[in-house]
This record gives sequence, C-alpha cells and structure tokens, in this order.
Amino acid sequence: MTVRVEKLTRTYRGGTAAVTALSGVDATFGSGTFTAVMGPSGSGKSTLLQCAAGLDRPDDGRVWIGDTEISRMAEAERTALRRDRIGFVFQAFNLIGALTVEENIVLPLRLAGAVPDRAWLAHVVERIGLTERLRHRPAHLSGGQQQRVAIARALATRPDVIFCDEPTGALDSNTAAEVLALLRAVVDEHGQTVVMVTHDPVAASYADRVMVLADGRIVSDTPQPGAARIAERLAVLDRRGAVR
Ligand SMILES: Nc1ncnc2c1ncn2[C@@H]1O[C@H](COP(=O)(O)OP(=O)(O)OP(=O)(O)O)[C@@H](O)[C@H]1O
Repeated sequence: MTVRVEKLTRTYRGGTAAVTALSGVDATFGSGTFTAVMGPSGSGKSTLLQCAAGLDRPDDGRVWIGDTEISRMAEAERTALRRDRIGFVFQAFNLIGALTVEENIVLPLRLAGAVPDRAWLAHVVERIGLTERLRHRPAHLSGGQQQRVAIARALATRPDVIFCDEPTGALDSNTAAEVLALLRAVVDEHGQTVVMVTHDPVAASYADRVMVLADGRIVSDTPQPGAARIAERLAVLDRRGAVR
C-alpha cells in the first residue's frame, strides 16, 4: 500500500515560541518499499512518521494510505484504520510484561475483536525465530528477541504499512542486524511498505531509499548508497548545522 503525504506542516505551540517541526513536506512511500528517514535531532523525523501514520494531525497538508485520505477522517475512523492496516515498532519495545510472548503478539487482534489467522501467525512466529519462546514473558528475552516480538505483534494484523521509530536504537549491532534483516524480509517476501526513522547509517543501508530531513524539510531523497556514503552525507549536514 502506498503512503503519500502532501504539503505536510506541523507546528507545536506552547511555551514561549512556536516550533515548526514540518514545513510543507511532500513524499510518497511506494508499496513494497523500505525507506529510511534520517536527519539531525529535532529535524522532524518522528513528527513525519506520526502524521503519516495518523497518530498526530498535521496543521496543514494531506495524508493518504492507499486511496484513503486519513487527514480528513474523524478520530474514531482513524483509530480503526490504524488498528487494521498499520503496524508500529518503537525503540522501547513496548511489550506488556504480564503477558507471554504469544499473548503480546495476538493482543492487537484481540483488541480489534478479530479472528486470528492461525496460519499467518504461525508463519510470523517461525519467521522471527521465536516458536520455542511463545510461553515466555518478555523479561526473560534479550533485547533483540523482544524487538522481534514487537515486530511479530506489528505483523499480526497483516498490515499494509509498518512505521518504525528507531527500532534498533536500543540494540547492539548483532541483534540490530537480525531485526533489520527481518524488516527487509517483510518487504521482500510480503510486499509490505516499511518506513523507518533511524540515526544509524548501517540501519539505513538495509532500506531501498534514504530520505534526509533538516529543519522540517526534505533535503535529500535518494536510493540508498551504502552505509559509508550515508554517514558522509550526515556528517556534512551536521557541519552545516554547526555553522548556522
Ligand atoms: N509534543 C511536542 N511539543 C512541542 N514541541 C515538539 C513536540 N514534539 C516535537 N517537538 C519539536 O518539534 C521538532 C521536531 O521534533 P521531532 O521529534 O519530530 O524530531 P526528530 O527528528 O524525530 O528528533 P530526534 O531525532 O531527536 O528524535 C523539535 O524541535 C521538537 O522539539
């Protein structure tokens, strides 16, 4: 499913000054593609993700998931669409400690009152390599395993799009690699659309494309050129930021 944002603007008011987090951002995330969203701290990455996912409302601009314009939907309708068609993976895995791995994975389905597709769930659990751990509690798993559970939970409803905010931010490089390979496989094997905010050039090198934000605008949007080149580009941007 393609996600499209048009002229997205988001200003946070409150405190002494208004902060413009997004300033007229246009972007399309094609069906079955994996995009890394990068840029300095405060450049608007998380805000872009939240607006594109319908978790936050832009002040101006429009958002489509497939043919559905979510920016015009009422809150209840947006909540239902998020539940059915969008998956989320966050840096802090956000698993529920009192539930087992299996219960965490099927929770979105239970909340939606949906009948689980057992064959699909079995496939997802096998794909993330946690078949033996289904009855364990999250606290007994490593960070990488917990994030794999979070990805399985995001996949449980078979969403069209998965938004990830720093999914490997809390992981060491080996477990991060496993999680990134899994996201890559989700795109390649199932044609899901993945949009991932990351600070890490190595993480971004798993994507098809790298979009860089600075001051709420897209400053570069290219096929991913490899971790070393991504790191160089970010360093240039940081130096420019430093002289402003
Ligand atoms: N709820 C909020 N209230 C006020 N200002 C906010 C809020 N959320 C974000 N901002 C501001 O909007 C700007 C963009 O924030 P955003 O979190 O989207 O950036 P980011 O690129 O994801 O940053 P980071 O890499 O540090 O997570 C920042 O200046 C931030 O301080």
